[in-house]
Amino acid sequence: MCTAISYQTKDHYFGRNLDLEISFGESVVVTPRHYHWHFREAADRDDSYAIIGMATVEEGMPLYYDGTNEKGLSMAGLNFAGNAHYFSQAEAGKNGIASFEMIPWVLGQCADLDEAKACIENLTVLDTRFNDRLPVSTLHWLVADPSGAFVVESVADGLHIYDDPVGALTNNPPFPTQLFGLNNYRQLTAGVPENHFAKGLDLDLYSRGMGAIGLPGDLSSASRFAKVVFTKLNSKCGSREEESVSQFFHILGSVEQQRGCCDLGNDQYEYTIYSSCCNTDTGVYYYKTYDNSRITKVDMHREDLDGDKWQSYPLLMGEDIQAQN
Ligand SMILES: C[C@H](CCC(=O)NCCS(=O)(=O)O)[C@H]1CC[C@H]2[C@@H]3CC[C@@H]4C[C@H](O)CC[C@]4(C)[C@H]3C[C@H](O)[C@]12C
Repeated sequence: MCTAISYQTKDHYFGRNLDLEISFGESVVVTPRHYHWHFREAADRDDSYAIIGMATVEEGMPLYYDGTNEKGLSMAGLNFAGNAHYFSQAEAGKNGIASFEMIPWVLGQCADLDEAKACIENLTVLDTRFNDRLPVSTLHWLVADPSGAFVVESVADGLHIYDDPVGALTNNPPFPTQLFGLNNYRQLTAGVPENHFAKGLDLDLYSRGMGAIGLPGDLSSASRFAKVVFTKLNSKCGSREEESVSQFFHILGSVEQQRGCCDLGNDQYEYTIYSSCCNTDTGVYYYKTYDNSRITKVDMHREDLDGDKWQSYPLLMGEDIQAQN
């Protein structure tokens, strides 16, 4: 499972938890403007917006899990098992885009949410495999910029784009059902809950934090959705960069998966492999890994964005503990 969010303080931030039992060898990859993007069915491009994000490089091509372009548009792919449906052929007049091409196709040519919406309305997601080794991932996508967010779901009856007023996405069920689920929690408050239990029964406020009793804490995707939305929308944060990045990771931390709590059998456990937070205004990509709680950053503008070769930074994985005496 995964969780992605979009968050605004002085700047705009976008990132996600990648929760899985194994890693696909991901690294932080900066792809400059003149990298030759080869698309299977759609036209290749040598002139695109530069992209920074987390990707696996396969046969020389970055396959992005999440990314942000130099204009501040961001996109993340999250698992959508059992619901995602891709097609063998593009609809008449539309571009056929494989699921692994979605992020570069959109981020490479769109500067903001409106352009991204128009671009995505004009494509069909194809079920093309990247190669014989990699499965077709069943994904849905969160797309965001400072003005808002939307969700893209390709299902059996075609492509759907849903405005996302809460700026968050997890996995199943489909997005409209996730959003509807929030109705169940309308009584929750970050403040002091009132006693409505029954007339004449005096119930005690014996602890702080009782306003959110009933907010789910389990790791299912519907529960993580409610938890992260509550956390994000009640979150208070100063405007400094360090505070914003720290707060962003704390919001993602509300739905992180500790190894052992989601048992997949055969000694496999789903856990939060990495958490990312990209300042989409400055193009700085911050990340933490499960075993390295120190925040590491990669700045896209420290690379030659007019080049044609991607640059990859292997994740720093070891715990880095500061000795104080
Ligand atoms: C698994 C991840 C979603 C995390 C998640 O939700 N995990 C819970 C599983 S579960 O829901 O609990 O069962 C997703 C998110 C992005 C994906 C990559 C996208 C590029 C590329 C596409 C190719 O076609 C296949 C290989 C490829 C490297 C993909 C591998 C994998 O699919 C990635 C990492």
